[in-house]
Amino acid sequence: MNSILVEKIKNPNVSLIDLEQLKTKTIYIAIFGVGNVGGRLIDQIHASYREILERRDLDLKIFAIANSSHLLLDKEGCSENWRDAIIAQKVGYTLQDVLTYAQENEFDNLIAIDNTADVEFVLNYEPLVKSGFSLVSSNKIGNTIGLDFYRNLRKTLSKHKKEYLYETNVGAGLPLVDTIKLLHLSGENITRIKGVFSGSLSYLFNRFSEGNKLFSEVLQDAINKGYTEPDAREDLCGNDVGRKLLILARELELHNEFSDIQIENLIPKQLRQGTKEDFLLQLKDFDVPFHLKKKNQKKGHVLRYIGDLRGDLSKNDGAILEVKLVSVPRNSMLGQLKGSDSIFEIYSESYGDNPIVIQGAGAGAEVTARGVFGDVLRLSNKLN
Ligand SMILES: NC(=O)C1=CN([C@@H]2O[C@H](COP(=O)(O)OP(=O)(O)OC[C@H]3O[C@@H](n4cnc5c(N)ncnc54)[C@H](OP(=O)(O)O)[C@@H]3O)[C@@H](O)[C@H]2O)C=CC1
Ligand SMILES: N[C@@H](CC=O)C(=O)O
Repeated sequence: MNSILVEKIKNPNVSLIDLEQLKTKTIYIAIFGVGNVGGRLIDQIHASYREILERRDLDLKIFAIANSSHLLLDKEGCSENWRDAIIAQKVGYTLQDVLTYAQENEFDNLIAIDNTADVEFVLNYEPLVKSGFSLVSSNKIGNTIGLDFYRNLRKTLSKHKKEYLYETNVGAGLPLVDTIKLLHLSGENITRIKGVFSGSLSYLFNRFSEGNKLFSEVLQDAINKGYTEPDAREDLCGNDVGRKLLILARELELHNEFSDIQIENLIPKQLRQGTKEDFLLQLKDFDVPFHLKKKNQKKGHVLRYIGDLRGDLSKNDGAILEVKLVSVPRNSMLGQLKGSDSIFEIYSESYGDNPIVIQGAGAGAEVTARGVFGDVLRLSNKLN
């Protein structure tokens, strides 16, 4: 119960109630990962803080900010100076430090946000939920490791009456996951989802197909713009698009594992091993093979890297998941894509041959952070 109310019940004659404060709901947020997306998210929350407080009576307090080595805690909410403040913290922390801090300060309305790309970090989801946190994630790993993890997490969420939102897992800030979820829940039979799922590879092939720039130059540009995964090989080997396909398949309650996806890996064999740093020094190895792929197309065609979920989607194990490079007419829907736009064509029984099309920026820190922020607000509205 609100502490002011408790005080009022104990001392009914004392006028303690601040009506403004009673109206306000405080949300306690812990943000893990402060790179491109996480950093922008914190800035966006700070920029909108006052307006959200005044117009929606929500007090968004970021009480914890963490990267892989430093943790910043502040029960009043970390300030706009957080970038300097976090590096001034001692190196090394554990998740328990965050859980203990939240517990000792009796925070409720807790949200933990995973803006890492870390495989290990998702192991924190269960302990977070058991300690009262709802989850928001731009990290796709939690939804794309084994089905056992996927199902157990949902059981734990349901047992503890917590939620997990991850709209940015597919299509960055585009309203894709929620649309698919609602169509499916309402009984609409989705028969195929196809398109350019990767914002970074969209940017890469849109620019490479049109201009005279070398593949390696455009790739470096996409990396510099923050469109790629922290390790760009995750995009180029097809894993990132594969994960997005799998996330959508699982929204349709299909029982697929990552190993079911047929993926065309775009990375030349000699660049597949070694460190990320080695890889970044050898981007020129992409130039000849991709020059040939571009040159050997039919006239008026362009390259696009697509994801395709099709088959008998009414059966748990009936789906075909495919990720591949294709050459399409420049004047087709896929061929006309610009910038870092993704495009998703959603085919279903009611919509027949005219799919629902969702298109827009599919990568970038600004739009992704905005999508994560949207999930935070959605959750905040549901919390007490
Ligand atoms: N960029 C985009 O357009 C989109 C990105 N996403 C997803 O957003 C996520 C973040 O991407 P992006 O911001 O570009 O990545 P960055 O590499 O810029 O940032 C990653 C952050 O995660 C931190 N981190 C890594 N491991 C841990 C850990 N175990 N605990 C706490 N923090 C950790 C890193 O800290 P440190 O610096 O100490 O290593 C860094 O602050 C990814 O999962 C990506 O797939 C989703 C949609 C679009
Ligand atoms: N690397 C991803 C970023 C968002 O998920 C992409 O290129 O789409």
